[in-house]
Amino acid sequence: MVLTIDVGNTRIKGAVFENNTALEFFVFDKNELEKRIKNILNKFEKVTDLVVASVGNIGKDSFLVFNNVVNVCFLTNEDCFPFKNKYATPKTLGIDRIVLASGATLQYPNQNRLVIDAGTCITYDFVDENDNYLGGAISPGLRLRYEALHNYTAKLPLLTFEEPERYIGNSTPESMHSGVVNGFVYEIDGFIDQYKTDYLNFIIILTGGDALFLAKRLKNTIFANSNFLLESLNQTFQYKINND
Ligand SMILES: Nc1ncnc2c1ncn2[C@@H]1O[C@H](COP(=O)(O)OP(=O)(O)O)[C@@H](O)[C@H]1O
Ligand SMILES: CC(C)(COP(=O)(O)O)[C@@H](O)C(=O)NCCC(=O)O
Ligand SMILES: [K+]
Repeated sequence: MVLTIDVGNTRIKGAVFENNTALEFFVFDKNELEKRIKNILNKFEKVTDLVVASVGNIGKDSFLVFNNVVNVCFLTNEDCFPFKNKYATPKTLGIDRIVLASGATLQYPNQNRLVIDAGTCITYDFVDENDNYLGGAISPGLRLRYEALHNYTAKLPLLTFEEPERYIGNSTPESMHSGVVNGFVYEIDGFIDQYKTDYLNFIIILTGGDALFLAKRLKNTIFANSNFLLESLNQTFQYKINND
C-alpha cells in the first residue's frame, strides 16, 4: 500500500492506495501533519511507501521521522517522469504541476492533454500527443482573488465565495462576487477556447479544491476529478519504481 501526500499552498491532501484503488482520502492543516500521518499509518499497517509532492513550505525533513516505518519518497524535479520537459526553466517548475503532467501522460496515452488545477493558484499544464510537456499558465485562485482585493485596497471588504446573482453587480459585494467568480469562470473558458484554436483534439482534466464548483459553471463541459493529483502521485511512484 502507498500513502500519497500533496502539500499545496492552502491545505495538505492525502490518500491511501492499494494498487490503483484509493481506500481513503484525507485533508489536513500543516500543524497536524505529523499526528495525522501517524494515525493513518497506524490504521493502514500495510502501507510501505509514503510518496510526497510539496509546493508548500514543508520540506523533506518533515517526513524523515517516518523513515523507520515506511520508505519515504519525496519527489523532486530530479526524478524521472514519463514526459519530455520542454519548460525553459525546468528546475523552477512546481512539483505539483510535474506530477499532474505525469498523471495525464500515464492515464491518457497518445493524446493532447490539458490539466487545469484550481487550487490556491489556477495552473494550466499542457502535454502534447508526443508526450512533450509545453508549459501553461499560473493565475490567482478563487480565494486568492478575494484576499487580494481586500489586502491591496483601502475600501474593499474581505468576502468569501458567494454565487453572483448577475454579472452587472449593483452593490460593492455584488460587484466583487461578479468580478471574482465570473472572472474566474470566464478566464478558464477563455483559456480552453484559446487551446481549441490551436489544437483540434485534447482532453481536459479539471482538478483542485474548486474543481467541482467550476465543472457546473464552465461553458465547456469538463469532467472534474478532485483527486487527480493524488492519483497521479500513486501512478508516478509506480512509474518511478519500474524505471529507476
Ligand atoms: N475547506 C476548504 N478550505 C480551504 N479551501 C477550500 C476549501 N474548500 C474549497 N476550497 C477552495 O479550494 C482552494 C484550495 O484548493 P486546494 O486544491 O486544496 O489548494 P492547494 O493544493 O493549493 O493547497 C481555495 O482557493 C478555495 O477556494
Ligand atoms: C504555481 C504554484 C504556486 C501552484 O501551487 P498550488 O496552487 O497548487 O498550491 C506551484 O506549482 C509552484 O510553486 N510552481 C513554481 C513555478 C512554476 O511552476 O513555474
Ligand atoms: K494549483
